[in-house]
Amino acid sequence: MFISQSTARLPDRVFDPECSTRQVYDEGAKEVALSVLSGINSSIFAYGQTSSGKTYTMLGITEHSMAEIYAYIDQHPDREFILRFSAMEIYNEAVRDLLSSDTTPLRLLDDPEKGTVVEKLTEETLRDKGHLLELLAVCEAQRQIGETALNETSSRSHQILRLTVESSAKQFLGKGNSSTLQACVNFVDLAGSERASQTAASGMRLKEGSHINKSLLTLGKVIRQLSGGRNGHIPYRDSKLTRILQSSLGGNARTAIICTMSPAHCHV
Ligand SMILES: Nc1ncnc2c1ncn2[C@@H]1O[C@H](COP(=O)(O)OP(=O)(O)OP(=O)(O)O)[C@@H](O)[C@H]1O
Repeated sequence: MFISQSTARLPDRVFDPECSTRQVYDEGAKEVALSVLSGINSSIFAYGQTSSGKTYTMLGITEHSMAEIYAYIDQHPDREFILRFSAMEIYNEAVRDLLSSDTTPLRLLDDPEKGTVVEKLTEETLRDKGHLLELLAVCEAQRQIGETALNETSSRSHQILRLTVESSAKQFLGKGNSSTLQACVNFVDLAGSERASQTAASGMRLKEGSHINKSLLTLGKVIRQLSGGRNGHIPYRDSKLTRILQSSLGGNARTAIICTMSPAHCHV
């Protein structure tokens, strides 16, 4: 497993197959995930071939992050925290709400203050850790339904789990003070990377292949441009994935990319 942290400026790391997800989290994702508590947006991606462990790793990273966010909240009784959770899937450049049984594709709107907004996306205010686990189960069930209908969508779609954390100092609550911090962390399970290269290599014009390509290629371009510190046009608007994640990729946002690698001969 290989981790690249573009904006945190920590060294890249390679983890061998014996490493636990906890170790990957501690050394590669923790700082990025917990920056949400300081009001800094962040994204953690899992990228790699189908069955190389993206979903497994992201689930562990999400659970470790949530446990530490709740531990932080317990240690800071002087602040009031509100946690909101939403989940979406991007398949063939169509965005679907994973907390709703309605499969109608959602539209993206440009809000002058908030940037790109996913219209009508369900956002649940979390009561506690147990509530989050219930919502993760709902997402998984919604993904399974899509999978039955569309055959193997999990390896062909991008999943974004988004946690928004808002906090205010209790002593200033209701006094119009600007001590409120708000940011979100995105846990992103990308479509299988070989889907893009295989479809591109064989010159297939399948809608699905070209859409996965478009999102993954655009993400690659955006990250390369941002991490190279180059000025100029950043093509966020070229895919739904990068439009939705724009505010968590650019500016002072922090990013970690976890590349899961399969030892299978065909992937060498
Ligand atoms: N680090 C690990 N330790 C133990 N089992 C693992 C690990 N990583 C993955 N697995 C197991 O390997 C299988 C494939 O993993 P996973 O579903 O996470 O792959 P994926 O890359 O998300 O695949 P897809 O692209 O199809 O969604 C699963 O059964 C998972 O439980």
